[in-house]
Amino acid sequence: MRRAHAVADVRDAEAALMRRLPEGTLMRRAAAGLAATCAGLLGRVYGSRVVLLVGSGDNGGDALYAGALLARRGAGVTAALLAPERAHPGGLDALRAAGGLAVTDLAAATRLIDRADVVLDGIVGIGGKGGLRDDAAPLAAAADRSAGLTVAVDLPSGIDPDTGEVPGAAVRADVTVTFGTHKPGLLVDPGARYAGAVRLVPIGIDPGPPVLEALHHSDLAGLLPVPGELSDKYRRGVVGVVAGSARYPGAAVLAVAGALAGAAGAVRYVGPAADAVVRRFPEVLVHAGPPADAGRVQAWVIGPGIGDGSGAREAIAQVLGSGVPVLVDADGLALLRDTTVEPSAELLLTPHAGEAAALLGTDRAAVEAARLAHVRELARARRATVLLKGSTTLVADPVPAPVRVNPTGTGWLATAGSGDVLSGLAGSLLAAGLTARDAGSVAAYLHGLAARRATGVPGAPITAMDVAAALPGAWRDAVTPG
Ligand SMILES: NC(=O)C1=CN([C@@H]2O[C@H](COP(=O)(O)OP(=O)(O)OC[C@H]3O[C@@H](n4cnc5c(N)ncnc54)[C@H](O)[C@@H]3O)[C@@H](O)[C@H]2O)[C@@H](O)CC1
Ligand SMILES: [K+]
Repeated sequence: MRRAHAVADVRDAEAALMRRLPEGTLMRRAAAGLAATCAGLLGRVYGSRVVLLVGSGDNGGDALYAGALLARRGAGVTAALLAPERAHPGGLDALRAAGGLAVTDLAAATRLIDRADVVLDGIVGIGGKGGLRDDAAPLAAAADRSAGLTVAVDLPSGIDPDTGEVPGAAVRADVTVTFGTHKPGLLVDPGARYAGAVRLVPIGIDPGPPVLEALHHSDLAGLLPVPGELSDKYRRGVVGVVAGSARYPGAAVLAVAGALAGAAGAVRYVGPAADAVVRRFPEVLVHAGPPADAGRVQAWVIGPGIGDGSGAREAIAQVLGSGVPVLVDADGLALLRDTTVEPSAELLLTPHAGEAAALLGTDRAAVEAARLAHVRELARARRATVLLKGSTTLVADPVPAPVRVNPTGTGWLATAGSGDVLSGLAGSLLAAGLTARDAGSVAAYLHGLAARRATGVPGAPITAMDVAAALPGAWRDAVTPG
């Protein structure tokens, strides 16, 4: 599991450790890790051209000390000082002693950036608030244009460390070297898109419980159910799928395809698209509805393609009151706004940003810009686990717990019907007994992995059915040790 911690907890942990260590130890550890990463990226340090963008805080100090280490190995290192009178004095001395230069003329610095092999962004780190200031923005733009690599120190300057919000200009890094632990902004979009490949340099801090966590391959085996010797289809769980309509049978077929690839022992389809479902999947139990008459299930999935007719309204009221966990997606989310039925068991909502915005009474752009805040708010407001779809899918619980962020997404997943496959899959995991939080995050992980398998390298368009078809392979991948 990759974990990210709140800035306040990082600062407390750093302060606690610094009291026990000689002054400057942590910054030296950070700078050593940073310099080692740069050296690896440069290949040959001797004769390389390195530009440091240095702000007024310790983030700039890290860049200066790392620059000094590179200068000692023969790199030509120039520091562009954004706040010359406040640049880290020890770092500046170290750089100069190692033969590095410092400039304060930012136009000259921009020309150096154009020819640099590596640009180190030490403008701001966890002390940053708001977007990049006006004087720093042209340097960030120059680094973006430069053919050299941009390495962010701790995090790309301009992204909010705690939320991943990007309120203005920001540095676009190829690589981010972060210290002690991940910062939430590195894992959540839009910030995550600015971070490039993230490398963690341990500095010995213990910041306590995380606010964000990302499943890793090695976590999946422990979360995915394995049928025991005594399992039969009912013990493995039956998932009921209320999806599609006579007019839109496709959503039913896709949600069922996702559910069949999950862990449930059987899939029960309920709705008017039974013919299309059975033609494609003869193994599915079908019922015209309503859900209350369809037989026992251990979890319901409701929503994809069901529209907003009276049948759909009756169905959502019935499943919410059924006493088993319910996943609500797509059209079901719109119906949720009007229903007065209190859910009688765990509830998992799977909106995209637009659907989340409608439930919260805000607009899509606001949700996209502050995904972490909105997923938490929706989970609290609806007292439900919420899976907010997107390039960094988030899963938040209504109770205080680390938000899960999915690391396996790919842009190719933005294809019609892929959400229906995801809801079927997650519902199937709910029926198999996973909590809403685990079902949502494991489903997002496998779904992303399946899309990556289907799209291949370097990638090509895929359909939602391709994703569903790749799910068994993704599952096998995920539980294969090593
Ligand atoms: N505290 C520690 O023990 C360690 C800190 N380290 C480094 O120190 C950093 C934190 O240092 P600081 O607390 O000094 O804070 P930063 O260096 O992140 O930034 C604070 C300074 O930036 C200015 N600033 C804030 N927002 C800005 C913006 N949008 N544009 C331009 N300037 C802005 C502030 O006026 C302040 O002077 C970490 O990110 C990390 O790189 C590492 O050396 C590891 C150890
Ligand atoms: K930075």
